[in-house]
Amino acid sequence: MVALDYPSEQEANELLQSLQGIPCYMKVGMQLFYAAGPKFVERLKEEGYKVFLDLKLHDIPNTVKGAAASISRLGVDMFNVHAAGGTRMMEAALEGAEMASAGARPVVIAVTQLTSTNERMLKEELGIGATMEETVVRYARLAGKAGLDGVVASPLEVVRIKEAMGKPFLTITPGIRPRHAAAGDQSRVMTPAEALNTGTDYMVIGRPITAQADPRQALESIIEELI
Ligand SMILES: O=C(O)c1cc(=O)[nH]c(=O)n1[C@@H]1O[C@H](COP(=O)(O)O)[C@@H](O)[C@H]1O
Repeated sequence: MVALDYPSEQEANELLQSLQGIPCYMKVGMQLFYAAGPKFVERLKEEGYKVFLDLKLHDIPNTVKGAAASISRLGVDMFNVHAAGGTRMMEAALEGAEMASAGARPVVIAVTQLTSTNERMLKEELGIGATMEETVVRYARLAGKAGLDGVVASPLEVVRIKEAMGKPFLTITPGIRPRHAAAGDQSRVMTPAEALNTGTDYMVIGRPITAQADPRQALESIIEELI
């Protein structure tokens, strides 16, 4: 999944152009969605892309239900909520998605702990006494209980999530960094090959592709590392 983290539709279009023909999901996050809006997402779908709309819903259940319905009407393939919103909120997201989808609803997943969060922040800032792995698995269980399809986590937690939830429960993993790439604001990272070994279902990759002089070549070399 390529993270289209751009300030405008025009820049996103350039990336789409350069990656033409390579089968991958396009992830539209807050930066691009707030600039280019629902129309851009609809256009991606019309052009045949698989779309993950990453807006990380986190609000009271009624509001999330409505937002999930609006998102589902755009025809996206996947969207996410924050597991920290609780089981009832996640159930509401699913209800909204089902209500608005004539046939198959989008895949609905929950963000566990952001991949920018480290153990120190978990303890000192968020006041959580459990380890990162325990916290992520706890959220995965809540998401599973609510009926969601999977979670967003770092690749470091995939094995534990699959042990706890079973193989079909999806893991979507950002925090992917090829060996010489800068970690930037990511804390919990693995290389693409390491992440593949964990059995993760989808990798989300942004700057190691989008911030490179030749994004197509960057993506192709990641794919080569995996096959
Ligand atoms: O939900 C997400 O996609 C997400 C969750 C998370 O915990 N960490 C995370 O990095 N992401 C997103 O994944 C992408 C990672 O981008 P890069 O760090 O540039 O590879 C960004 O678009 C983030 O918004």
